[in-house]
Amino acid sequence: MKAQTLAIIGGSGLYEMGWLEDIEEVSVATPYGLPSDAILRGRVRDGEATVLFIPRHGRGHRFSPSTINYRANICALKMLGATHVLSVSAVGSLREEIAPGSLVIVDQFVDLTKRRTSTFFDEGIVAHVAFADPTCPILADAVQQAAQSSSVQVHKGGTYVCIEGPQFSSRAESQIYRGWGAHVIGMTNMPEAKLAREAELPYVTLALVTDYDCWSADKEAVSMEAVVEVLNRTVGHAREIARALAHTLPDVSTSPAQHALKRAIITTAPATGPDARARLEWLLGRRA
Ligand SMILES: CSC[C@H]1O[C@H](OP(=O)(O)O)[C@H](O)[C@@H]1O
Ligand SMILES: Nc1ncnc2[nH]cnc12
Repeated sequence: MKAQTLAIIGGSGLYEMGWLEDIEEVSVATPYGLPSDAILRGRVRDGEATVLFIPRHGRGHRFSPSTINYRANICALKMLGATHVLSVSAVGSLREEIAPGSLVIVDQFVDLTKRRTSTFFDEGIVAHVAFADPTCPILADAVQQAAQSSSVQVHKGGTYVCIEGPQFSSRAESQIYRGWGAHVIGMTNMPEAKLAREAELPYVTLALVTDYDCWSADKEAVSMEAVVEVLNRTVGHAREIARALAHTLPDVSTSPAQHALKRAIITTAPATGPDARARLEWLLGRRA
């Protein structure tokens, strides 16, 4: 098996891991501009894997969901050798049984974002990757295993609706998403998961449920105050699960992400623009 590198994308409330050792800070320039912050590269004690960490909003939470440079983040992680991606995200719950304080290992997405670049293949070269199963089931199983000793409830599987934000939803919107059968709501996993797929990176989301959004007349509507209060209580669980995962990274050679580009590129080699070829060198190498 090739060397394993776990990339952790930290969401709201998760701006450092606490357990990373032998840390170096790596600044990466990408063809898409700068990632949200310098990437921390280190190790987990007594583990073999390299661990990369990037806070998607930047340290100090400087980038809104709409202004995060998702392409630069995914590109930088791939350039640094990521083989597995764990996305950690705060979400609202759209289901009674998914209570604030619990965790969800997300396996589906509904993309309602409106103003984000969601592909590496927008100019000079066209690709259509399969996205029926947007997360890596092998990595999801490993996250579930890693969460087994956690004292919080973990729901395996769930659909994440990604809104543009930064405002939270109206009650009418929240009820519509519930009616669609979605489980949780957030603002950041799209296009992150799509880009990870295009970069052939196995990706899974560990969602920290912070609130019940605003679909219920019996419950307090989501507020930043409530989100922060719950995050302060639960982010430690995400840190511990990520640490356990770093010790037990699975073989993801059969992940749906692994050969996502194999038959996805439709542009012929002679028609591929030289600029696109150069821009995608980090991903396609000699393939383009
Ligand atoms: C702080 S509440 C709203 C904010 O939190 C979530 O971000 P992340 O997925 O990075 O944890 C949500 O999507 C919003 O961006
Ligand atoms: N209710 C909610 N809607 C959107 N993003 C969230 N992040 C945390 N709670 C959320």
